[in-house]
Amino acid sequence: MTENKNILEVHHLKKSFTTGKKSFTAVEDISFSLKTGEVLGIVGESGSGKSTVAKMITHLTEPTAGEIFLMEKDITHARGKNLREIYREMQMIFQTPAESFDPRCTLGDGIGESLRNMGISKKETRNRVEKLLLTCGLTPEYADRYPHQVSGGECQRAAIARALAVEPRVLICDEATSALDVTVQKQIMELLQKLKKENQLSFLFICHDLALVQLFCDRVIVMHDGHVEEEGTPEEIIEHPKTEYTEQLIRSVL
Ligand SMILES: Nc1ncnc2c1ncn2[C@@H]1O[C@H](COP(=O)(O)OP(=O)(O)OP(=O)(O)O)[C@@H](O)[C@H]1O
Repeated sequence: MTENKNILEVHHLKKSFTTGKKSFTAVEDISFSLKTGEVLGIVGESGSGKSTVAKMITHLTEPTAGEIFLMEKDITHARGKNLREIYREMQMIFQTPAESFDPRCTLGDGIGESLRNMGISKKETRNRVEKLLLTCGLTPEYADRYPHQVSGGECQRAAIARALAVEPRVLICDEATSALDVTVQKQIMELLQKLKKENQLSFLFICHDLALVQLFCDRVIVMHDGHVEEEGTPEEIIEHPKTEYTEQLIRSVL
């Protein structure tokens, strides 16, 4: 695949939620593309619809309208076997890493789950789990620990190892470092940067921290009330915001 090809595209995504008799549109009309090897940031104030976009792309919530293309294939309504194939190409890292693991299973079981499901032997799965742990800065003995026996930062490293197990092309990070303290946040960002370089991964990076966005992202989308307010490089967005909303957003966090 060439560098500049779009690996992920969303066209006119919309999501309305109905609670009781009321309907609320969280995402009005979002279109963007993610290129191979690119880090695309999504910023915006709380409630602007960032997580809802991530959940639609990863099929955790169904879009009300619009289309999602992964490697030029329309995956909007993928189900069953097709969905499992999509999860081999695209993985998600959440804000609270413990959510990625079953509290009754070891981290090793969680990291190796998709490998076992792919028919890989127990022994080979264990080997790969240990390698993934090392890649993510944890020793192999972490495979035998339960989620409650590790720190938040260690659990997030294990969650990254779990996401990497299937060798995905796209990682969707939804506030993946927000719950961690600054030092651990820095370590996780360094890990993500290393993985990006070594594995040609593409990232959708949802984050409210503009300093991290500036450091890590090639391009940024600013979301406001369910639509794209503006799009540009981190420098363009931070140094020369085009709209008053973006200007205020930057002023409020810098
Ligand atoms: N399942 C749901 N049912 C009803 N409303 C929802 C649901 N999920 C999200 N919303 C609403 O949709 C809007 C967008 O939520 P979303 O989580 O996408 O925002 P966000 O930009 O990710 O916010 P934050 O930065 O605080 O995580 C919010 O007003 C939220 O209350």
